[in-house]
Order: sequence, then C-alpha cells, then structure tokens
Amino acid sequence: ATESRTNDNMSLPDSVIETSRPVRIENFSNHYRIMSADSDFRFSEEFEELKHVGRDQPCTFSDLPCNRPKNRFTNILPYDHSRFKLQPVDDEEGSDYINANYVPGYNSPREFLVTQGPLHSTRDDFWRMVWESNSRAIIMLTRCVEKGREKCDHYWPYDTMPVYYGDISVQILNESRYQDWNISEFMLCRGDQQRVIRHFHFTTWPDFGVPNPPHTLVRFVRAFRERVLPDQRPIVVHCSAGVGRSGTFICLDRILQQILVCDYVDIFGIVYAMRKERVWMVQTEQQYICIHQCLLAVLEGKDLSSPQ
Ligand SMILES: CNC(=O)[C@H](Cc1ccc(NS(=O)(=O)O)cc1)NC(=O)[C@H](Cc1ccc(O)cc1)NC(=O)OC(C)(C)C
Repeated sequence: ATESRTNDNMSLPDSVIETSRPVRIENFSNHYRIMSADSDFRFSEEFEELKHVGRDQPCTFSDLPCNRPKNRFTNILPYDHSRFKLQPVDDEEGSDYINANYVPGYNSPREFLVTQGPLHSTRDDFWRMVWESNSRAIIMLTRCVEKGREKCDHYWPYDTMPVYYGDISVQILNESRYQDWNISEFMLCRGDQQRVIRHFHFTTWPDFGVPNPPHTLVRFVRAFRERVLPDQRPIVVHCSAGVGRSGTFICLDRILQQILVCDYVDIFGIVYAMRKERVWMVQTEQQYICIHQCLLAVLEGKDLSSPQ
C-alpha cells in the first residue's frame, strides 16, 4: 500500500485515500501545522481535490421549466438521487420539488435536510418539507438581509400571532436571544395535528466567510446539541444557498461527536461524503480551514466558555 501523503496519517491503500484522509487526534496539532505552512499550501491542495466530487450526478428535476423559478441560485441545484420529495399535489407538475437534499451526519445517513434559504414564493413548500419530513429542528445560518441583499425570506411570523403558510399554521411560542444566535420554539399545526419544533438562528456568520472567532461556531453547535438529541427525525439546515455555511456547520457537528468515541478524525472524508449528496458543501477554503481551527480550539481546550 502506498503511504499516505503526510507522516501523521494512518497508512492507507490508494483506493481509500481518494475518499478519506483520517488523522489521529493525538497528531492533529502537528497535522494542522503541516497543512497551514507556506500560506495554507497543503490545505489549498487538499481542498482542490474535493472540487469535482459529486459533480457528475444529474439534477434533472431542478431544471424543469416549472421548477427553475424555485431555485434561489442558478448554480446551486439539488442532485436527483438525494433530493427531498414533497408529497405531490394532485397532478400538478413539479409539486414534489424543493431545492433540498438529504446529507449524512454522525448519527444517520439522512440526519440532515439541507436546503436553500426559502424564497418568498417557496416558503410554503419549505414548511411542507419541515412537516412531511417529520423534522423537529431548523438550523438557520444566515441573516435575511446581508449588505443590503436578500439572502433568505423571513419565513416565520414577526410576532406571536399564528401565521398560515399554505395549510400549515406557525406560531412563535418563545424566543431566547444571545450574542451570536437566537433560539425559538414554534408551534406547527396542520389539520388536527400539532408539533413543537425548535429554531436555532446563528446571526453573525458573514456569507462566504467564517465566524469570528471560529470557536463561536463550536459554542453554537454545542448549544444546539444540548437541546436536540439524536433520533431518527431529520434536522433542517439552511443558509442562503444551503452549501457553504450549512456544510461547515454539519461537518463540525459530526467531528465534535466523533472525537468522543474515536481516536481519529476525517474532515476530508466527511466533506467528500457530503458533496456526493449536495453540491459545494463547505464552499470555501477558509471554511474548510475554519473546521480544522475549531477542532484545534476544542482539543486545546480554548473553546470552553459559559454555556449559552
Ligand atoms: C459564489 N456565489 C455563488 O456561487 C452564488 C450561489 C451561492 C453559493 C454559496 C453561498 N453561500 S452559503 O451557501 O453559505 O449561503 C451563497 C450564494 N451564485 C450566484 O450568485 C449566481 C452566479 C454564479 C456565481 C458563481 C458561479 O460559479 C456560477 C454562477 N447568480 C445567480 O444565481 O443569480 C440569480 C440569483 C440572479 C439567479
């Protein structure tokens, strides 16, 4: 077997290196030092290897004329094989379509439902997806408007009066505001059924950027995980396009659980697996490096702070 690229990885046959690059936790600090040397030269090389992962898969339904207006961005389209299908409405063409894909997490291969920030015209479909997927939490990683540009519709009520989105009523039950995020509970009603779901809104993550300081994101992931224990129901995650910030959040959530039970982490492999399900998950090299910086902060005990 060919030795892997750096002497701090476990040696692996070539066939495995292409989809995973595990690093021993005891070596992680040294690994980070090697990868970040010479202006992040090896991080750049490694991130470049992920560029084409998944890109050969079809997105035929997103391209149907009836569905094109439902996509926020022309270049962020859901792969057919992992897309979420809404319950079709009568014979309405495209009524099963939403720009959303199942993405694996630490706890299950379809732990997350990753989607774009709803458009005003697709927010009823968004709530249908939340209901029909039996989701019990929404993670929102963008503000509705950033630098004067709409990034996401304000798809939930502005006050405690219930609002109908299609045939689903949404009412804010409570909201807790913190420095970098808000946590709310919504009551959803559809027919004679009621459900409470939680909404975790991170409010200080600039588009295409990284949280500052990075371990703010560690604390947000922890605040989320303290309140939502793993079960079979998916967690809806979105930002504006549903790829960069969403992928970064999911990858960090996964490694923070993995390091509790494993002696290695495989950030490359996690991003590889996500990109097979949704395009461009972890969109920028800085986001890819941020995941490593968050883990470094955790391993060095620098993320410890008062719980939110
Ligand atoms: C670099 N920017 C983009 O790729 C965004 C989509 C996008 C991706 C990721 C994020 N960040 S996030 O996932 O963290 O929300 C925001 C927006 N796309 C657009 O703005 C595309 C243009 C584009 C850019 C880059 C590219 O390779 C192909 C096409 N524009 C576009 O879709 O124009 C509309 C909105 C008028 C329909």
